[in-house]
Amino acid sequence: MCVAGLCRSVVVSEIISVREEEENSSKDNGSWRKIREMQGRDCRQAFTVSYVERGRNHRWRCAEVTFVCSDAALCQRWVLSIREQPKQLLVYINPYGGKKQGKRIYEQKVAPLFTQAGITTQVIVTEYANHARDHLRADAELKQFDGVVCVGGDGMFSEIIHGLIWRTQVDSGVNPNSPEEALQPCSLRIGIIPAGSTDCICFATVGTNDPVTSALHIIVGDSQPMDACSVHHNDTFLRYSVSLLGYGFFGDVLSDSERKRWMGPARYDFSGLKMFLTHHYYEGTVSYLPAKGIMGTPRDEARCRSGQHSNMKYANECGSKLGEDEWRTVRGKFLAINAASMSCACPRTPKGLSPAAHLADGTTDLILVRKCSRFDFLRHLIRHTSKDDQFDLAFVEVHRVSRFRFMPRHCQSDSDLNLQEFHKRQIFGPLCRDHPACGCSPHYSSWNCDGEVLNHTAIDVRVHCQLIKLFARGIEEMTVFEEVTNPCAI
Ligand SMILES: Nc1ncnc2c1ncn2[C@@H]1O[C@H](COP(=O)(O)OP(=O)(O)OP(=O)(O)O)[C@@H](O)[C@H]1O
Repeated sequence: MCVAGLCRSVVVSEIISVREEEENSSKDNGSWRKIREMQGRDCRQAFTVSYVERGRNHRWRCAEVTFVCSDAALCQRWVLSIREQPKQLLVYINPYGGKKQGKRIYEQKVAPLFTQAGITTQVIVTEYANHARDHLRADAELKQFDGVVCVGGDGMFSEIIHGLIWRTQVDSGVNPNSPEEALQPCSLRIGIIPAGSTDCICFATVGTNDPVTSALHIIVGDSQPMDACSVHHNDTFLRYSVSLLGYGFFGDVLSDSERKRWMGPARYDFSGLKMFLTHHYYEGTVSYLPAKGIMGTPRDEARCRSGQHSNMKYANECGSKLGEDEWRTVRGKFLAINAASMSCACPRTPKGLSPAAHLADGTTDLILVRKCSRFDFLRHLIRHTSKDDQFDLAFVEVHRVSRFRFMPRHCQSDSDLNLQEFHKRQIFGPLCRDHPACGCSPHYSSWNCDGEVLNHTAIDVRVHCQLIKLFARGIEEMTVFEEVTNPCAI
């Protein structure tokens, strides 16, 4: 197609909206008239396309181009086919996330783009914690919508996936409390407009925390599948996790920082330093099922990138029967037990906890940090911010797994303790229950599950391959930008 004699091109899948140009259109800035004058013909048709233009650091913005077409019927066909993207979205806004800017960000930066793209919305501003989760679980008329939008941070996103995954299971007759059930994938895509103090999921799937870029990914209808882990204690469902499950160091940092919310974001640094100095280790047994048939390992150089490994499904994934004899067991004293289902990269740790973890390959990277000196643990932590391999240390092991279980040492014979009860009892005297005579204090950590504290320590974690989908496309390589900004035919 030609614009004023020049050949221009736009990638169809990156078109935001289209409008027909009329001779007397108020929106016409004169360019169309100029085109017509240049062509010297009246029988031509034109339409203006808004499309995605790439900026620095994975940011997207809107740009416009007007196409001229000598054949009126062809022009109409283009306009109609581009408009074949009707979308109805259900939007949840957390007005208290981050700097309490969620509503403003949505109204000023996102809603005008949705209107321009012809998207209709039902907007719910949440009134209390778990409002969005409960609405999705029970009340939302999901059939009306093409997707759900989350305006908030990682906590709000977690609410959305809990509502959507649960509802999908109940609607399809799957028992979410059974750890043995293969879960039904959610058909609705989720868009994240970052408006929290932690927006790691958005960063890991889009490459930037920018509301306009996220809105454009929603409008062009991108789709990025993503794994989710179910976390059970015996036959009781606890939570779903899509990023980090951490026992020991990261569990302790979270539970300590929760008690210091008044400190604001500085609480993470404070609690991190405190827990590093405290240097608690925890005894227990980790058992895991190594992932089979996958490409790549947690130690390779491959990164999860748009259209490459991010969508790898491994050969014998979730649906197939899991062989009990293939479980491996590791007993010991650990400073940290982490499971990263994605790289967990964020602006603070651009490499992430497991740099080569993939978003949608049906696996999680299980990282075991054994008891070591403070100096060695510091070396391991510092390597997360340098080029050195954080797993290349004698006290660290990493396994790509499809399922794992953890049992803390002091409750291997019973049905595990409830941490809330444990912490209450601790106030009156921290006695080791299994060895009352030894007088030692059985240290229990708690699990950090995507930023929420779990109340149970003995857990069974199962990865569900591509259980959810996001309006995203993973992080694009820089070479992809260059290719895409070069013209290619519409
Ligand atoms: N209307 C509301 N009132 C109070 N809490 C809410 C409301 N809506 C959502 N929440 C809760 O607020 C929590 C934090 O929200 P969100 O993730 O959007 O922001 P954040 O600032 O990144 O969070 P965090 O404080 O965890 O860093 C979520 O766990 C969510 O359940």
